[in-house]
Amino acid sequence: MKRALVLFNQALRWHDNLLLSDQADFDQLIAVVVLDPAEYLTEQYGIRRASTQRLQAQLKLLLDWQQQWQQKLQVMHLRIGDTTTSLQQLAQHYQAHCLIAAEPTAPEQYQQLQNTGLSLRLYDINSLLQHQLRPDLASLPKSFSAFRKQREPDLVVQPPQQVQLSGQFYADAGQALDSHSADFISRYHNPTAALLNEAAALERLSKFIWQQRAVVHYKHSRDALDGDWNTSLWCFYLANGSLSPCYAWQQVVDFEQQQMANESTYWIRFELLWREYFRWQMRQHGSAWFSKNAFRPPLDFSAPVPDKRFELWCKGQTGLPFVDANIRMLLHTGWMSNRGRQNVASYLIFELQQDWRLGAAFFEQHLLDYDCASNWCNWAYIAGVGNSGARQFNQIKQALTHDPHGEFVRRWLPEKTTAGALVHWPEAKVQQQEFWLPYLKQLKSNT
Ligand SMILES: Cc1cc2nc3c(=O)[nH]c(=O)nc-3n(C[C@H](O)[C@H](O)[C@H](O)COP(=O)(O)OP(=O)(O)OC[C@H]3O[C@@H](n4cnc5c(N)ncnc54)[C@H](O)[C@@H]3O)c2cc1C
Repeated sequence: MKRALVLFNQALRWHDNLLLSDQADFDQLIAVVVLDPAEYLTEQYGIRRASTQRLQAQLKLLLDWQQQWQQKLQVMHLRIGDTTTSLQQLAQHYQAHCLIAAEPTAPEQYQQLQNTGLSLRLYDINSLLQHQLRPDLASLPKSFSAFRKQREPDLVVQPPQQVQLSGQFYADAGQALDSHSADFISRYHNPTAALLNEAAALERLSKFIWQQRAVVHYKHSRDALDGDWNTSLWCFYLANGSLSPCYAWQQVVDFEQQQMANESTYWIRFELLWREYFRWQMRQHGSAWFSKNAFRPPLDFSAPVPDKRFELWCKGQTGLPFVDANIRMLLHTGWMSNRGRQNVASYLIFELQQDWRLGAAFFEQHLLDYDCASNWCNWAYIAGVGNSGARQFNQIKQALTHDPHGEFVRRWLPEKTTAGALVHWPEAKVQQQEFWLPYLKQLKSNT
């Protein structure tokens, strides 16, 4: 009997998922998902890798996925433990020699699969550029613009695959949950945690494109700091693999063909290309991204040393209201807008003079849409340590542009009661930057 394990991590969906398909060279397939506590409960640079909120959301998602399999009278093994060991144990139990999985971008996850010693069959189901569109890593353009210009002219994204659940899936039901996993679940399962599953993903996608037609104004609303329909919020589902990027892309193209195409419908695909660019950048340079200057030699993996200013930034207590409000929103909701992320990152790196990797680790902890490539490469991009020059933002100018009446700041910092834009005025403890001065003047004259 020839058996293979099929790992569904970051492949928690029934649409466009090649992992569900028949594998001609195997008799039986064993479905499994693993939650590795080391990816959540350990620390990097003294910062826990995941907040309880993120851990609980992931656990809830995996339990929901397991339940969906049960409803189809199928067994999905859920293992809580070291990824490599859990897969090795299961492979030994079923005498399986092959592991089928979604191709990861995070070097750590790739290593975990390799360390199993099983023969790997990886499907890149979470990239737009799959199969024949797969770029050659050695000749990958350095900048996003060059990458986009090279890819866009012939970019016909692979249409989503209609895959039937293979009849080869099998498992001995008694093996579905071990006692260690059961203990962990009873400790961390929170029924009120966010459920970021495929049903929620497809509903959000459909509403954003078809019902609300928010895709039509996306280019003009995407810089908003919050709001229900200003951005897609597909990030959660793309990050955990409950939404296929090819499917999302295709839905936008369908809308363009059936209803209307404008700069906004183009722009959301443009942003999906940013995600794509970072995925391939991460694969090209691997763990070198975690060095102080990213992959620029000499590599330096020594841990960054934070000071008090980092601690205050993490709590949303820097004294700069625009930064603090964005951080408080992240702590509360597990999400921050792209504009907010750019500003708080720039402030931490350039004004507070902290190592960019501390900020990346803090975002990893809190973002419910945490994605290794999108997070670490965006941080490096702002710090100017990857392929790019530094990108410093003027927080007061940005506050005036994106929160002109101070409503966002007052929403997240209820202790700030100053009316209008003057709420953006930095507290006395904040060192005022030369390049803020014209905008501070503007703040005063607005009142
Ligand atoms: C410092 C920093 C850290 C970030 N960390 C993450 C992260 O961990 N996970 C993550 O998914 N995104 C990350 N981003 C990118 C971006 O901020 C989020 O994808 C976006 O805010 C998510 O909201 P949305 O889905 O409504 O985005 P939308 O504006 O609706 O965009 C649609 C999709 O395009 C992709 N996208 C948009 N902007 C970017 C970008 N700059 N880089 C890569 N992909 C993009 C995302 O998949 C997003 O879901 C980060 C950006 C910065 C500046």
